[in-house]
Amino acid sequence: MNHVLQIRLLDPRFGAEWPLPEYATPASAALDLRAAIDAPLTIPPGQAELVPSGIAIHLADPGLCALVLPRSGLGHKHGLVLGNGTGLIDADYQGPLMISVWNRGGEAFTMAPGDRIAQLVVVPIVRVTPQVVDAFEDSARGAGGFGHTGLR
Ligand SMILES: O=c1ccn([C@H]2C[C@H](O)[C@@H](COP(=O)(O)OP(=O)(O)OP(=O)(O)O)O2)c(=O)[nH]1
Ligand SMILES: [Mg+2]
Repeated sequence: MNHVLQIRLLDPRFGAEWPLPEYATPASAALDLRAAIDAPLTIPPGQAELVPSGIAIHLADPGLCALVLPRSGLGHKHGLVLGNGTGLIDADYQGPLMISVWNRGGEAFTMAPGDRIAQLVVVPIVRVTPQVVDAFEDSARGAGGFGHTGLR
């Protein structure tokens, strides 16, 4: 599936010093997000910083949202994940796309301007109409959860 995504470049370095937001490979699921910062930024262990991505997006279609996810290498090797777990970008959001960068690792991490620090994946959404009921029709699982099917 391919959609057009409207992007505003809020940082003039896009298209000059940095490539326009793009997929790293032809079948990549996510666009890499860059740190649109003016100087190197060091995040001490345990700290989080709100880092501008330098872009704004407007998905417009209520059947879509975008998720900000960690990059695997940074998350696994350097403990650089997201302070909000996963960033959710609503289809009607038009403001600057921000990245909450959390250093959950044991050492300070320094990012340079333009570094690719997170990734953005656009996913389909099912919006629901809540309907209050007194009871549910029986299901195979019922209320069982949190490991009730066992380990093996
Ligand atoms: O990592 C993120 C997460 C969110 N947002 C923007 C887009 C999103 O549409 C908006 C609101 O996000 P969310 O609904 O998750 O936050 P909230 O705390 O509920 O804020 P609000 O009251 O504005 O909905 O903030 C970002 O730029 N980066
Ligand atoms: Mg909200």
